[in-house]
Amino acid sequence: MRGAPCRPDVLMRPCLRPCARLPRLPLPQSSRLPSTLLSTSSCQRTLPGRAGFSSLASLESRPNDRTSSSPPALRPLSSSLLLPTTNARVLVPVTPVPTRRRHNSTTATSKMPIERRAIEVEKRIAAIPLERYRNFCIVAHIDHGKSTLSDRLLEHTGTIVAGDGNKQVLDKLDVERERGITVKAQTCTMIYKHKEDGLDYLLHLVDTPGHVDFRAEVTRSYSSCSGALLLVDASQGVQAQTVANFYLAFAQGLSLVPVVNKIDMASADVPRVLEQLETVFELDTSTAVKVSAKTGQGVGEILPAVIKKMPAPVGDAKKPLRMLLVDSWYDTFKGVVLLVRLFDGTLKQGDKVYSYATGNEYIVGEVGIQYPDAVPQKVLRAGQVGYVFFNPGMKRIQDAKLGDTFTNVGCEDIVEPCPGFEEPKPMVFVAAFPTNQDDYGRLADSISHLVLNDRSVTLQKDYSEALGAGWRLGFLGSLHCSVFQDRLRQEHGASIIITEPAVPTKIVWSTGQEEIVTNPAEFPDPDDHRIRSATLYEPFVNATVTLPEEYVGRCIEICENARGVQKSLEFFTATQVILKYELPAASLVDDLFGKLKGATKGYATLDYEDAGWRQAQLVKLNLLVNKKAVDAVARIVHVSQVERLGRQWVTKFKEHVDRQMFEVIIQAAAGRRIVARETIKPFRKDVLAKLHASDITRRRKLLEKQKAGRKRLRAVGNVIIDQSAFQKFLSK
Ligand SMILES: Nc1nc2c(ncn2[C@@H]2O[C@H](COP(=O)(O)OP(=O)(O)OP(=O)(O)O)[C@@H](O)[C@H]2O)c(=O)[nH]1
Repeated sequence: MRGAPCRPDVLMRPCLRPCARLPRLPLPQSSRLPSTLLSTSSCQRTLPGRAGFSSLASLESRPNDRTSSSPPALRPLSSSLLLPTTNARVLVPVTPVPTRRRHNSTTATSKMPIERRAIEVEKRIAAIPLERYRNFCIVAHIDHGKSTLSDRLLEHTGTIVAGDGNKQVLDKLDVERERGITVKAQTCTMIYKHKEDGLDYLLHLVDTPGHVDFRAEVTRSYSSCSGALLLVDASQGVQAQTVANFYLAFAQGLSLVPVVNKIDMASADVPRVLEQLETVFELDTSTAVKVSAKTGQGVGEILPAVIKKMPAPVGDAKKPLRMLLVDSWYDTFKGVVLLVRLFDGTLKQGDKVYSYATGNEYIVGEVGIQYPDAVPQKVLRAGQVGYVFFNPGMKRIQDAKLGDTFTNVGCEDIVEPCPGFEEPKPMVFVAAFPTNQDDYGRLADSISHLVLNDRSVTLQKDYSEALGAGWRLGFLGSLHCSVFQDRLRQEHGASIIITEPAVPTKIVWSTGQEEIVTNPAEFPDPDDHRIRSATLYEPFVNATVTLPEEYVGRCIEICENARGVQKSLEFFTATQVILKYELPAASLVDDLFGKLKGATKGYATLDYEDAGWRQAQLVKLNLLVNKKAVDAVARIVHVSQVERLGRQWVTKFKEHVDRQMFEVIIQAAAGRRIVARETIKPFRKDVLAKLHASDITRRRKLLEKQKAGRKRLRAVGNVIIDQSAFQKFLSK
């Protein structure tokens, strides 16, 4: 593994930790990557997320109890792609509304006063030398049990009280609990007394999200880790995201401990999974840990393996501060709270620190650890992961730049800043509008707060004639977009209309100049003579589908229909196939994954990485109401989709538009060509006829009612359309 390719494009921190790890893992000398998964070109190319981004599609929601061996029920997913994000900006200054982070009442010493708890923990931590620190994360395919295992590890170390109440303790957001998925990586400090030597070890555990849309959270987590537990479900075996996560961790030089989970299940097949780990990753599985995160069986063997196989972090507490900003969130009273990893030096209240990204100086107000809730400490030392907030607090979210390095004031010229993180690149773009335009200001504040906690979202102002003032938001995938919407609703009580997700288009003008269009409204009209000589490109992905052999035929058909080009078909076990396709990214937002799941009884898993731009015959599809385009609905689509989508649009829109006093014509137009049409017949009866001329009070009441109602209405092509019609039309 020594010399395995580093991934500076994913997480640029080569100087912090040697890339040579996993010494016990026998890997082929030639490729240094498992031959079963080498792509046609080079191993560097095979690494997932080649351009700092890789993606998967997976479960959008799942039932709370997911113990059954049958494949989970599914919803489609997602996509991703590379785009410049320089023009993204946050629109409004922050007003103090906290992001809602759940506080657990199950912590082991929660009945103890916080000060006593802090002192006790502090005393134990102070006695632990850096050689006895271990920072690690759990990575796995979605639903393989990362959060459940985290619960057991927290219990095992006495960080929380063992009991039935511990259900995904580190999934702190409401949306995570509701959907049963991890969205944010969460760090927790644990103190573990090793049975072998009777000594205390300081462990920092990061529970990472499994879904591809939150891959940026995973890659960021690696910056504070030197190892990872590669968790595999004993009944499902290696899945697409296991593969992707393995390569990400491998590329970061993390020491891997294979863990086979769910061994309590009747359908568990441990030998098969071990064989897969050996053949697919060429991992030495003789030391793999077999556990049931549900029952706790075997969990006691994990931490000794972590201590044995993973190296302690490298750092020097005596050197000046060198601190990396890993995550941040907003607290009403404290301002912006930063999650940091100290590489060198120490940090305590009253210290003056300097930010390399902004040049700002701050005075430390409080430092502490997540244990799993915030526990204040007097000092944080090199190797630790903890939180810090300043006094006076950091108020502007723009000042907390993830990947930023902080040092002591006066040391900025002698300390080498950490290389930081690559900006996540949005792939899916939507327009968002308040359901009620009066809420614009409040919603802008709420969005700013969420963006602080989720830096993968990009934000620009937008305006639609049909829906009013709003924003154009960029996400890493459809699930990411849908989770953001849920968080807005749950944490800020906001209600918004979101347009259909769409991928960007690249236009290369005849002059050679390139332009990337994320807003279809900005795509040139067919009358624009320049577009006729321009070349259009759409984003493509390299997709990897794993599936049981019996469904191969049907899946190939689906991929071909999605304009996919097959790259390879390999058996990675006797019955499991890895199918590789080059696919338009648009097919992913068009529910390709849902179709694959449907065709395989839910067994297919999909992983993909950006494959760059491909020339394509694209056209702008408009929805016209009485000859006037509804700007919020326009999309850039491949010519082969025009008829199907156009028909779908007009039929669906007709269902939601009320009848008017005159005829309403709904059309779908590709450029100048009308591809579908529906007509709504006018009303025939005169509603005014029922009003009694002398009844002034009734007339006034009616007028007031009409006035209030009009607020919700928008005029397009002389047709009055209720806002809820757009909402219904845009919802799937
Ligand atoms: N039978 C059994 N079920 C388990 C075990 N570990 C986890 N589960 C169940 O598997 C489901 C998924 O567990 P999670 O811990 O949420 O999985 P995850 O990997 O954190 O999921 P994401 O973070 O969304 O990727 C839950 O219903 C758990 O109860 C186990 O050892 N045995």
